[in-house]
Amino acid sequence: MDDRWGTARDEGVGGAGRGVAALASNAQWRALKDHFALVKDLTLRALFEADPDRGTALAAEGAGLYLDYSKNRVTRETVRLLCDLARARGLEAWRDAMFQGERINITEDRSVLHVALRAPRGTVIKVDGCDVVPEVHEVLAQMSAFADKVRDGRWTGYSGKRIRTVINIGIGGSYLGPEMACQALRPFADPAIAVRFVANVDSEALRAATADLDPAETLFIVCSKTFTTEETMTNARSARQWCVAGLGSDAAVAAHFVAVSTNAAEVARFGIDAAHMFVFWDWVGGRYSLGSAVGLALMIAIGPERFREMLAGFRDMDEHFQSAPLECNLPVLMGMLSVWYNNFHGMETQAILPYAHGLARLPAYLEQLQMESNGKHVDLAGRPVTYQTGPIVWGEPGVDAQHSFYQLLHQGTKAVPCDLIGFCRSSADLPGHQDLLMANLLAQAEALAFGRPAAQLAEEGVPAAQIPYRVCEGNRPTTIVLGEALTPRVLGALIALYEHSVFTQGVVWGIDSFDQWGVELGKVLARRIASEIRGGIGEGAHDSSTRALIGRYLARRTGS
Ligand SMILES: O=P(O)(O)OC[C@H]1O[C@H](O)[C@H](O)[C@@H](O)[C@@H]1O
Repeated sequence: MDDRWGTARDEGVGGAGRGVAALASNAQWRALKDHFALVKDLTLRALFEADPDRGTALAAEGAGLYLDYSKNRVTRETVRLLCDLARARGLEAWRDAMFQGERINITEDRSVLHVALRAPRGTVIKVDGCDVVPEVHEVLAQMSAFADKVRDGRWTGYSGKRIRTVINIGIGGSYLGPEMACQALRPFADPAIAVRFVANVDSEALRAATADLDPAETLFIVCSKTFTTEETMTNARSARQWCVAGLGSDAAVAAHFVAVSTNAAEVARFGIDAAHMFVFWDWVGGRYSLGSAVGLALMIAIGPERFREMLAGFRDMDEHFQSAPLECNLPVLMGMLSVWYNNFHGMETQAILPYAHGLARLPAYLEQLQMESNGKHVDLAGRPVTYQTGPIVWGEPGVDAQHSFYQLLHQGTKAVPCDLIGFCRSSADLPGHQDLLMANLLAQAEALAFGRPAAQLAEEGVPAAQIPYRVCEGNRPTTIVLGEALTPRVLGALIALYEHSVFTQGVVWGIDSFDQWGVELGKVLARRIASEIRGGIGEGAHDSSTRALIGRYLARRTGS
């Protein structure tokens, strides 16, 4: 570990072509700066006029997804230069190192192998000389057997009743992926089993999830990589009390609780039998863990076969990422467009706008994936970065969002690059709905790009006095991701698209996209304050604001 830090500081982080030389001194970076000065004022309207084919030329296809990036403020030359930068930063070498199981998570000294979760049997991926792929398939088989039992009623609760509701207790990466995917793939789910999620430690979350349930028919999955996350363990203990109180015996726990974790010792301490534990490994980051046992709730909902289809979709994109030339490589293009807006245009945020009800939670999922991965302030060598890293990611599903915040997208003073995600077919097409949904996606992209200039408004007979208020300047960049339908396979490909886009950006910025030290401080302080709330604040502890707030809370918390 110490060696790695030393190496990182002195000469860049291991391996040919994988240095972390300062970005500012990179020739390709400087070439992009010069290029930016030439193209920054070109509007999308002008770009389309100058290059009438760009609508199909600036597009790429892979793993069942079509990416139209023509409505971005780039020329063909920009794309070439961005790919040159990716190459110069060693993207291909870093990518290969990840797929080969090298310890590219430098600060935690770990391999980064979510890609092994979807590797076909027979692939060899070694960590410390040991092939991890057979173990991945063992756990998948264990999950499949268990999911089948729950689905067909062979797994019964303590009193012999079949399970009607599965509650996943977990937070962050142990929740956002399965929750998002369960909603996305609801049309494929068994309607006889409901899957719910409890993440927040606010008791209302657990109360609401269990209020209408019979413990005899409820199965809890306690899902936590570390099995020490305070919120999850607090919810798990309360769920256990609810179960034991409802079923009248501690012995009920065995039939109603299973665990997903990397920490067998803590799982045993909680009282869950090793036979009811589904493992994953420290080389799977929480936010990259949907394809691991963390996806158990999803597998119970949609069945093992569809879960494997989703993994196949992930794999489709992994293969595309590994083999397609950078200039037509979807995650690379997407990642480099982010770099372009973030670092050259100075656009600080990025919106995710899925035009699919099933993807309502995709923005939340991608907020963690992107911001926890790339919200970093030092590079791999520990030097403070002198450039922006991860953008602020946010969003909501379209069409809903059109009626809330799109006003700012169209006429606000901030330009926000938007990803619009849509599908050619819907799983539940009431007459006309899908056409209207897609018409909106296409119309928004057009409106954002080309706006409504004053001359057009005048031609349309809008009174002169009103024209300034009505003008939409356009020139707002959008990237469109189009899939055939929201199937398990397409969902897998879509998630992997973003995973590898995040990776691409992290490589360019020379940061560790796989640690999350920043989350620690808040956790430590929360633990301390929780113990002070129980036992009193020590003399001189905290700043005056925190002290006053704790005092006010203590005085009022009982409601008397
Ligand atoms: O799965 P767990 O160990 O309970 O961790 C749950 C979450 O905890 C932290 O907040 C981390 O920042 C997340 O990356 C992680 O996904």
